[in-house]
Amino acid sequence: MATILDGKALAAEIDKNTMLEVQKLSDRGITPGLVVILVGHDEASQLYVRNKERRAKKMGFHSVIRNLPETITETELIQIVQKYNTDPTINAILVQLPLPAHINDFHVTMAISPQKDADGFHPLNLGKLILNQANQTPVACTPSGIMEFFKAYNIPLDGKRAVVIGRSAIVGKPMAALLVNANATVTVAHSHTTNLSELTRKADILVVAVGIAHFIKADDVKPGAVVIDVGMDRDVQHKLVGDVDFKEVEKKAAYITPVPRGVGPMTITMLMAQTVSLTKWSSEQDG
Ligand SMILES: Nc1nc(=O)c2c([nH]1)NC[C@@H]1CN(c3ccc(C(=O)N[C@@H](CCC(=O)O)C(=O)O)cc3)C=[N+]21
Ligand SMILES: [Mg+2]
Repeated sequence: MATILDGKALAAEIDKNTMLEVQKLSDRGITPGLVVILVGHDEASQLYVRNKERRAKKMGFHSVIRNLPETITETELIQIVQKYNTDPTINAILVQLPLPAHINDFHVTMAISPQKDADGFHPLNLGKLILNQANQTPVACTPSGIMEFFKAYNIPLDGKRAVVIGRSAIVGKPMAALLVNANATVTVAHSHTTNLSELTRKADILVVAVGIAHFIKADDVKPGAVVIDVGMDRDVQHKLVGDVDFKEVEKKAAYITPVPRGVGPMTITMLMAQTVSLTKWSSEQDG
């Protein structure tokens, strides 16, 4: 039976440290400011945004939610982002992705000031990560939350074979960079990969971000592997499940993240921690 990587518990532990940092800033008269920009009315997105808002308020942040109509143009959205770039009460900007089809996600991501990039998706920040120069640089929250699991549970990465399934700018690419920077041997698999199970069966560390419920079965996993499930899928009963068949794979893996209460809570925790870091870094710049 695998050890379950408890995202909820680890998130609570890291949140405590973040709150201490918020207190230190508060003693200097500084309040971290986070704006979350949401375009349209996607139900799942609104739920995440509400969760983020609740956590931000609990942390003592200045928290702004900007709900924008589905019909907003790319130019208008970029103008709003630029307004927050120069707003001194805002330290971190998150634009909920994906955006509607008529808006180019990349154009909007590039409009966010790299110094206020809550997600670490700006090409300057992602580039620094790939070059292993990501000190005082925001990093994508889901992959950095996954790295916190490895740290907290003393899971070694050096010299290990890691397979990341998914090549998005949000999860797969930054995850691969973090693992390679930690001296793992990394393979990035995706929808065009042939003989996928042959690869996954050799993985000491398996990170799955495909968006298909129960895509990974026990047969696809090496005995004793570390299995990280980034999936947020709905099963036939509309219940939240992951990309990994948890019940089966739990019996074979050494470590596994559940869904819910695994990677999800860690993503929000890292967003909160990153907002505080961005606030600290900018206060150091200002002197
Ligand atoms: N710019 C941007 N940054 C993001 O970080 C981002 C985004 N866009 N778009 C959508 C995805 C999705 N995402 C989640 C974060 C937390 C949970 C989460 O807290 N999940 C809980 C509970 C979920 C539930 O019960 O519904 C759990 O897994 O236990 C889920 C999903 C962030 N995303
Ligand atoms: Mg789009």
